[in-house]
Amino acid sequence: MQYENLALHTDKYQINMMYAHWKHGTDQHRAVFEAFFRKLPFGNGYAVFAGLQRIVEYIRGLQFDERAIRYLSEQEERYDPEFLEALRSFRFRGNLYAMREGTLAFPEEPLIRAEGSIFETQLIETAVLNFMNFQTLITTKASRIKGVSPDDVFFEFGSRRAQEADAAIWGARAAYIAGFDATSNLLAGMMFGIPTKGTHAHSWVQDHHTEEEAFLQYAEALPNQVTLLVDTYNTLKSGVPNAIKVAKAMEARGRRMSAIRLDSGDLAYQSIKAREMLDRAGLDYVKIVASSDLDEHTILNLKSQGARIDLWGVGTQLITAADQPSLGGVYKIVAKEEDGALVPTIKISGNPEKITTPGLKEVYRLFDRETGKAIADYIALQGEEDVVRGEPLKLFDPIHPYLGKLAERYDAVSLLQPIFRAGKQVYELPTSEEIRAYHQQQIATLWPEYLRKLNPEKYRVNLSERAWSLKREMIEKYKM
Ligand SMILES: Nc1ncnc2c1ncn2[C@@H]1O[C@H](COP(=O)(O)OP(=O)(O)OP(=O)(O)O)[C@@H](O)[C@H]1O
Ligand SMILES: O=P(O)(O)OC[C@H]1O[C@H](OP(=O)(O)OP(=O)(O)O)[C@H](O)[C@@H]1O
Ligand SMILES: O=C(O)c1cccnc1
Repeated sequence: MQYENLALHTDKYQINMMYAHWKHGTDQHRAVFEAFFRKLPFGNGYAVFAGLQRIVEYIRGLQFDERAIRYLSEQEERYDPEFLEALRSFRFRGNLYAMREGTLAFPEEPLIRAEGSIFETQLIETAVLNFMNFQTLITTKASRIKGVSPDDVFFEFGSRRAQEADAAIWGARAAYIAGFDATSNLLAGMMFGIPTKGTHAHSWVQDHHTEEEAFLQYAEALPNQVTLLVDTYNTLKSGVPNAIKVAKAMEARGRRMSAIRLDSGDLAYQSIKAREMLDRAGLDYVKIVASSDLDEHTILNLKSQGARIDLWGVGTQLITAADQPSLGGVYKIVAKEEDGALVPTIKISGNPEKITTPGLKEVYRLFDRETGKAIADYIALQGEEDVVRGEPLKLFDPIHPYLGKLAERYDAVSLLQPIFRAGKQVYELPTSEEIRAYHQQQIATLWPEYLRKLNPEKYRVNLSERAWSLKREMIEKYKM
């Protein structure tokens, strides 16, 4: 069953709340929501915001078609037909602000802000979080993996093990924007302009009388891109010697073999031995690819063992974010309309981490003027001018006030970009290549202590004094 319209890609409770608002005539009241996450995934020092392209495409196409309307009319809620008529003419006419994809993001700061009628801002919650949570998670994982060895080449090989097709395709894009060099998924390659790479499977070797014959036939058919999988029978006794024979035969015809691929066993030992064998045969240009359930830990470990691997094929662990399957991003209302004006709103919780931060906020990244490195992220209420003017700022952590710091010679960059204004797209989506380059620049703005894989330093995200005062006053007001 092929059906592309995503209007019903929402939780039923959104439609129920929209309906109740419509019944009470409050559906056009204004509201502001922010999307953020509370905890960094994988123990990493930063996350990488992604998902915006899909969100933009979703919002642009957001329209209830006949089939969706008919389906809604059959629900046990028995929605009033006039409500369904209102849905028929529904279009997103609000404002949307978001970080650029590839931006480094930290807990508790808004990555997206949606402003508009409660009707439209409520509807988009599910899809926005769905796209943001998955893509940010995989992009973060990929950035973390690439960060282990930024000069090596990384291929994304995860499609076959991904949680279905969308995850494979958008996951391949996530890997690329985070710094991977290519994907094996051709559809992702075509859709997003990502370079594609492919070697061959064990089946190719098994499907021939001998390994040597398999290698020769492959090299003959695809002479420009020969990477031979050498572990089907015995890597060092048969796979590598056969690959060397074929490489020599190719040389005789003026061709060069690209690489061999190791896919099982002790990858450190085998890559060291294979490198020696290749070099001894005068094949120092033949590279070594490794795959086999790799992640940042195994890659780091292999490097520390002196593995001679140049290219890494990473699948399952990346595409499924195996060690943490969800980002846990949330979408919370921060302001609502009361008597014609927008007023801040708060959610109180017994768990202090779950108390929301009220009011419309901007996020600024403060960069040290001398070093160009990021000092902190500063969350201010909309309209606060001191940060925009570059005035000295008292950075303080309300939970640990003794960790105060004065920011003086900084440049403040506002991280939330206008994407839609009054329903009109005002942001031109960058190419995958541009996002990838931008992400590398972002990485260069963090000191190494935030980038390390194990126990990274916590990056400072602070509220302005006004944002903090508003929060404190509202907590007081609702205190039982
Ligand atoms: N030298 C090494 N140090 C640490 N981890 C390694 C080393 N060599 C391989 N590994 C990792 O160990 C795991 C080996 O997995 P496993 O034993 O299940 O399969 P395999 O050797 O690849 O064989 P097969 O795929 O045929 O089952 C993989 O995650 C691989 O990346
Ligand atoms: O291990 P991952 O990180 O998920 O990387 C992708 C894996 O997919 C392939 O194996 P598979 O056994 O599916 O096919 P094959 O017959 O080509 O080895 C490939 O050989 C890798 O081992
Ligand atoms: O091209 C490859 O080597 C490849 C592609 C997908 C999965 N595993 C390996």
